[in-house]
Amino acid sequence: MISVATARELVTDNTVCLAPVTIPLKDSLGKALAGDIIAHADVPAFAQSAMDGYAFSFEDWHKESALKISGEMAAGAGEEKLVAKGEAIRIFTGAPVPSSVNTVVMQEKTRMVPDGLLIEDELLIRGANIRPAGSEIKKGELALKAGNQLTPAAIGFLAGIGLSRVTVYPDPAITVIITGDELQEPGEPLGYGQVYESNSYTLSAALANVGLSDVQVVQVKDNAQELTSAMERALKGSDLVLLTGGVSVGDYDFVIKAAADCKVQTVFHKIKQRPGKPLFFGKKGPAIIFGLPGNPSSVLTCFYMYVLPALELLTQRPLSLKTRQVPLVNSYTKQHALTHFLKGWYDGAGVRILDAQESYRLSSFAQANCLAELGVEARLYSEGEDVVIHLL
Ligand SMILES: Nc1nc2c(c(=O)[nH]1)N[C@H]1C(S)=C(S)[C@@H](COP(=O)(O)OP(=O)(O)OC[C@H]3O[C@@H](n4cnc5c(N)ncnc54)[C@H](O)[C@@H]3O)O[C@H]1N2
Ligand code: MOO
Repeated sequence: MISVATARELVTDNTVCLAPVTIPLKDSLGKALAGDIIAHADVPAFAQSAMDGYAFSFEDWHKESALKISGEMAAGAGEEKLVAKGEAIRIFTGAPVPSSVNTVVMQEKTRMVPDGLLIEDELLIRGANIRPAGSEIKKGELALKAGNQLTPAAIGFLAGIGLSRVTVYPDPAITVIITGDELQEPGEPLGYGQVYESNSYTLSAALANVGLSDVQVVQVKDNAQELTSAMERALKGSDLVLLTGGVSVGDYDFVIKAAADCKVQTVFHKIKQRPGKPLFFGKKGPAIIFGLPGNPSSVLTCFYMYVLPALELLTQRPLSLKTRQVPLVNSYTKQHALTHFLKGWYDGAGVRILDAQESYRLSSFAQANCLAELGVEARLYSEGEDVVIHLL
């Protein structure tokens, strides 16, 4: 069995980013840019009025004398107007500022008199209320760096500099294979020995939570042949395959055998941890595959601790849980020489280890806001002692 640290390293060393794709900008939310974006033109493309008001040449303005209004420029005006000496032009926000003027005054700071426009703005300076051409970004400048995640602001910014398509790391195609003869759909009556199938719900929700929806869920019986064909199909059509159950040593646990039959290269099987001790990780060609131990709490813990970091590498998005070192609010006796990931409640000061830590239960996970990581050593972890928590 390997340590948690080694397992983390092996996931990192064996996962590479997906091949970039060029997609419509409007479909790019949340994705990471696969290359630098360079502005191909000045933005704004012309000197632009920032206010509704009047444009004039600052040098021609004499405080006591009125300026004659000679025309108007609205946003979208397709033609430049010449403004003569001693004249002002009516102008609106977003309109191009003719090159014969250099200052805009807000209309609230002006007054109409019989011979024209009086400007009453003591603080007005040359160039006021004009957005110079290229003041957002100049042609040839770096707009966004490779790796930048496309937020609503980033998408708006790129549209504003004229882009309609971007090259990004795509969403991975994911197949979830649920194994187990005992599983029944929620909502249906339970027969003897049956349990409700919950792992596909947990995983679909955990994936949706990080914006991933290209997910196929397949359910197979505890049957070696059926599992092998499902795995083979999944490996062909997916970047990431997640299995739940069947990864331990029972007579009906076929994941390891199916992986071997599919010529999956085993990277590791079994980690010194609880929950999720029998976790399997392998790869075949560009696809990676996790065999998540079937217990519901093992599934979700392994998802957070190993699958999310793998997804981070595949997509180049910051998906891994954030960690923090905080003191324990209650003491905890750890009896096994395994790293423990314990459901906890972090109140901003310390972490309380919750009850119901068994891997078949999700009740405490459903209320937890973090997983506390307790080192491999079996001992009493005392109140006040610092531990690492992973924030959910
Ligand atoms: N002799 C040993 N037995 C077990 C060991 C061991 O080291 N030696 N390890 C135990 C540990 S730890 C774990 S974790 C489990 C992992 O077993 P599997 O991955 O083979 O999972 P299953 O046996 O198929 O299922 C375990 C448990 O989870 C329930 N389950 C499975 N799938 C679902 C689902 N989709 N939704 C809800 N519940 C599910 C299943 O009914 C079982 O109760 O092995 C231990 N055994
Ligand atoms: O390693 Mo298991 O997930 O504790 O029941």
